[in-house]
Amino acid sequence: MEQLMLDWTTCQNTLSETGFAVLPSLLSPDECRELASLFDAPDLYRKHIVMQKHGYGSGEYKYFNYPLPPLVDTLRHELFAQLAPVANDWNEKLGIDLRYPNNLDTWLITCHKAGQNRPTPLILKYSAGDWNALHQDMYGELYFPFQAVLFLNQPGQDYAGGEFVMLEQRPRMQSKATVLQPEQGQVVIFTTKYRPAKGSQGYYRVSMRHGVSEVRRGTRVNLGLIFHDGA
Ligand SMILES: O=C(O)CCC(=O)C(=O)O
Ligand SMILES: [Fe+2]
Repeated sequence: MEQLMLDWTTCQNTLSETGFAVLPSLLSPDECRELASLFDAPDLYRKHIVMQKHGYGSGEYKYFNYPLPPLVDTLRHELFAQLAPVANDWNEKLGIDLRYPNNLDTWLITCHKAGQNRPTPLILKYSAGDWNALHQDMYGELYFPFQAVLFLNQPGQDYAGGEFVMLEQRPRMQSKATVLQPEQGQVVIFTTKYRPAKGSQGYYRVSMRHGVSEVRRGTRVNLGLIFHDGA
């Protein structure tokens, strides 16, 4: 894994301005292939979801069990430590009292005490024709305002279509869509629920949802890192 990260100040500023940031590649192609191959590993998962059964779109995903694979656990801890200060800044701007510790383990103890004790990191697999409906990943009252998605395949080569889509719902205005097609190994950090946007009378809440456009060819496997555990 490449040294995390490069220029966190830029990343933190980008997050504050837009609600998302694309990090330069953090994982080598070998690490990506290894992570993607975990999709078929037995015993690593607590739950397997077939999306079409729930109206979530089409495709499959699996929630990891604890203990997480070491690379997944390391990434979750390191990203959390960098994101917690921005999360606290956002809560202050939005008038939310909750503050996050810098240490993921301390935050997870808070989640677990509130009954949110199921691990939420997941691996998703989409084949041609699959897609993921726009959604938010909330699993209880407690949540962390950012999450991350790691792109384990190379667009153009391994798959076509399957763009990562974000939709910002601006209060009393029409929505704004952003479409990303990151390279293998890249990580997108994005807003879980809502972000503060500056208005004439202070900050207001802009709600964000994310999803995946239809995969037209090939297979797309991604790793999702959610920093709150679920009920
Ligand atoms: O497959 C993707 O890029 C999106 C995955 C997702 O919804 C998530 O990680 O929360
Ligand atoms: Fe999601």
